[in-house]
Amino acid sequence: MTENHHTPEPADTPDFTESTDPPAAGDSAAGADQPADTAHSADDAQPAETGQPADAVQSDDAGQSDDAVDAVIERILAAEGSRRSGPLDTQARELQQEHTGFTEDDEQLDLFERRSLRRVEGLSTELEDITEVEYRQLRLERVVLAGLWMAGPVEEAEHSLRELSALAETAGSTVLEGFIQKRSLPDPGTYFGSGKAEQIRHAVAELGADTVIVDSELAPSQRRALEDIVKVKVIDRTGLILDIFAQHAKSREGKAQVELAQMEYMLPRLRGWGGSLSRQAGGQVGAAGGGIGSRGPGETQIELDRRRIHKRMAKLRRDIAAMKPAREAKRANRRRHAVPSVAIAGYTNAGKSSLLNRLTDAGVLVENALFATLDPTVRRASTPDGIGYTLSDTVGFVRQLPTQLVEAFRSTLEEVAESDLILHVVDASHPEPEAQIRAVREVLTEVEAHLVDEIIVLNKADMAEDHVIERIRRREPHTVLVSARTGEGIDELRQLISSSIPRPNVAMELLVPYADGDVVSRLHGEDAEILSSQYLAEGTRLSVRVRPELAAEIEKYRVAVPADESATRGDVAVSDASAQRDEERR
Ligand SMILES: Nc1nc2c(ncn2[C@@H]2O[C@H](COP(=O)(O)OP(=O)(O)OP(=O)(O)O)[C@@H](O)[C@H]2O)c(=O)[nH]1
Ligand SMILES: [Mg+2]
Repeated sequence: MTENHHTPEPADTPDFTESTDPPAAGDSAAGADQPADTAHSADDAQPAETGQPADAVQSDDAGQSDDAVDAVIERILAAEGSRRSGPLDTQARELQQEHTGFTEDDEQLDLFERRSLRRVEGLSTELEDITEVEYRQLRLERVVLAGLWMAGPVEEAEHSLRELSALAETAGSTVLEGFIQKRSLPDPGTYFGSGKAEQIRHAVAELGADTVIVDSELAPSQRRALEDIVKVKVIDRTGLILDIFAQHAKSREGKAQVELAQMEYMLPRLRGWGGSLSRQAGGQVGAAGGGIGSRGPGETQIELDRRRIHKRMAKLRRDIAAMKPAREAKRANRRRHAVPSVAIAGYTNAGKSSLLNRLTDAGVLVENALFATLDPTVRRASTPDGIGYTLSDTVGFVRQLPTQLVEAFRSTLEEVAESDLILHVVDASHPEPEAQIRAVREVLTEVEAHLVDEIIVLNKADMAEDHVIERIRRREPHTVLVSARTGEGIDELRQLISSSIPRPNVAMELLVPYADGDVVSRLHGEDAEILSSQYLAEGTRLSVRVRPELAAEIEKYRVAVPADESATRGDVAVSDASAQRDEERR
């Protein structure tokens, strides 16, 4: 936020009670590092007790090497850990209890029963280099959720928190509790305001949580200030979603895209680390007098980290750009053959992959988990009357999809923008499908896919309530009700796709000699529509509609349309009009 430099600040005054001044709360995380009082400087001297990391740092000289950097991170993390569990913490907590004993509880809604969900440890957030430092922290295990309810009905805030809970579980954590706080605007310093932050701190201590996840994107300074109060790591919705993506990305491109997004997210947050580095150093000098403090990391380190991150990001961008041509070549190929493309888009967990499996035999992973699909899958499908098209499954969207992700996935999402038709899958059994539709459209607009024809596919008909379906149908003219699970409505959807994709539009009358039978079988293939066929002595007489490319190839079989026939049919005229429409769409 502010442009302060992070030189060591050993004598930083704790700025604790009710401070909402953003620069103070944010930039002097050191002050908040020792919230209760100066007693905490002794607490800060504890890290040495935790052993190796401090030694590790000492052993590597003013190091610019990766090892040195890693060691520093280790030290910070160790210090954070010890601060959390240090004996003085308890003391501070008791003080806090007195302090917050009288805070207004009425607005704070206890959302979830305390509950124990699956616990998955050892997430894939192990780091290889400093550039992922933020993510080393994301070993989410026992988490407390917290969100603000700023406007609208409380149910909306609750749904958002429930979704956050599902996201947290997807990331492998055990959700212990969720809080919503009513507040018209976020507190610039601590997001919740320090009184509420204290309450969260109590819950964290009581439940033995190791992470607080905030249902929004926090400013770097807010995150730090909050962390200093609640005494455990704090991550925001964006960080959580990025973590899930990092766990799920499989393809080389997907991985590169996620990594790029993570770095974009991290870059402005590096200052925090720089800050703690400096302050750590300061604390050490004052308290333990060790050699660590005298090394004075800080600006140099931040600059070094930043340079490395920039370099890495540039490389990722190049890599992603280099992967694009392969995909573009495939797409160009499809376009050349005029194969219509249909994209499945929608909110995460709406049933996109299930629908793809229903419409083709894709066998794509279906999971009751958020962001099960990250890598786009393209499959061939055909309409009931045999017109071929491609059907692609895409990454699911979510409320507040991190902009860093939209950016990083732009090249993938552009394919949706270039498709002929979007099947916008909606989970009609969800309590708030309209909010999901809105969230999806926001992302579609961001990638300029909002101009593509869209069918709202109301999925999970087997579980949906009639009045919800009716409500959506009143607003959305172009809907179809299906259940990817039971197959209900799928035939109707196939028909709808069939009439919505660009059809072969050149009408031709052909006479194909029997010797050229392969031409006839080709016409029976997926890119032509056969209106009639007749076996004559000279060969097969066909009345067809084909795509322009094929029309050029089979021109030589074309025969004149008898006058009486052409008067009654009007194919050519119609096809010209539709050809023109198709041209315009491209
Ligand atoms: N009851 C019911 N459940 C469904 C239906 N379609 C999908 N599901 C379930 O919904 C969950 C999510 O399905 P997916 O197909 O993985 O959803 P997705 O949209 O691809 O999700 P992501 O890839 O994670 O964004 C799974 O548990 C499916 O079994 C349906 O028609 N009815
Ligand atoms: Mg999926």
